[in-house]
Amino acid sequence: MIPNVLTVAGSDSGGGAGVQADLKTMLALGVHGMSVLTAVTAQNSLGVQGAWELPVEAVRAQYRSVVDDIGVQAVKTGMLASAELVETVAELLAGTDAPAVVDPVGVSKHGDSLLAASALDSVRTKLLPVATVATPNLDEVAQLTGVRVESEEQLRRAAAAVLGYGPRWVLIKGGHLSGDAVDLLTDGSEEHWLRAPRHDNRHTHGTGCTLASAIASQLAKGHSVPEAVAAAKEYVTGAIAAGFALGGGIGPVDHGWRFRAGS
Ligand SMILES: Nc1ncnc2c1ncn2[C@@H]1O[C@H](COP(=O)(O)OP(=O)(O)OP(=O)(O)O)[C@@H](O)[C@H]1O
Ligand SMILES: Cc1ncc(CO)c(N)n1
Repeated sequence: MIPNVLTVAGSDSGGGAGVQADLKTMLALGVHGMSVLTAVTAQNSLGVQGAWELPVEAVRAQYRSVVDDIGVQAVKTGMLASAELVETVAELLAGTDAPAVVDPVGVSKHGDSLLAASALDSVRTKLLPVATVATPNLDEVAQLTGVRVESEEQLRRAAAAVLGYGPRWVLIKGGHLSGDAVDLLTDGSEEHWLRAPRHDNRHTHGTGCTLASAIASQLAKGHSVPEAVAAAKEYVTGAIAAGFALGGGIGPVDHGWRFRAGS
């Protein structure tokens, strides 16, 4: 049986991030990808030119259509845009018996906001508590907890602050530091450091969405959280190494790098 994985996220018209990145990652990792669209963005390699949220009823209806008939073995969330949508999705996740990977998307790589400032409190108090794994980057950690990370040693303090909101596990992504790309996965008792060489490639659009979807795909296949995150890190590292130019700005990671490498 092919496991079913659901992404609840926004559309990136450029195809490098958002729902498009999620579905490509799911195909590459051998699961059946499904989507609940929360917002539509007009977006390309240069930035986000426009964003439109979907009505709460449209999000709720898509979710029910997928979960009630088809069923899901894991869910991943990305851009949720508003407090109302964050709270709706948190409530839907709480009623679903499947692991949830929450990527608390705040701003795009170009600095365009994908989440209203008024939604931060709902992310802290409603969404993080229902996450099996939360995957904030360092800007999102600062926004959500006030903790600023400038070195690897400070990742522990960031992880503790995020765990304080109730996710079972947190993966703090240190991708924005210099040196190796180091992430810290912890549930408060176990610690797993994930280290990969930094690829000097500016075409990194979609890294966060890709990593979170890869984790959800591996969880759906029955792996433990540490195993799922380790496999997902390997997949995203390869995708970053193979990131390619597209348009006039930051190109996407290559979701198909393993097919192209023939492995
Ligand atoms: N240049 C790089 N080389 C190798 N790994 C990287 C590089 N940049 C980021 N990573 C890794 O990619 C993963 C995603 O981290 P990142 O911090 O880029 O997420 P993000 O900021 O949420 O992404 P996005 O901009 O798509 O929202 C992490 O495992 C991080 O360590
Ligand atoms: C729709 C969408 N979701 C997430 C990201 C992550 O940066 C993005 N750029 N666009």
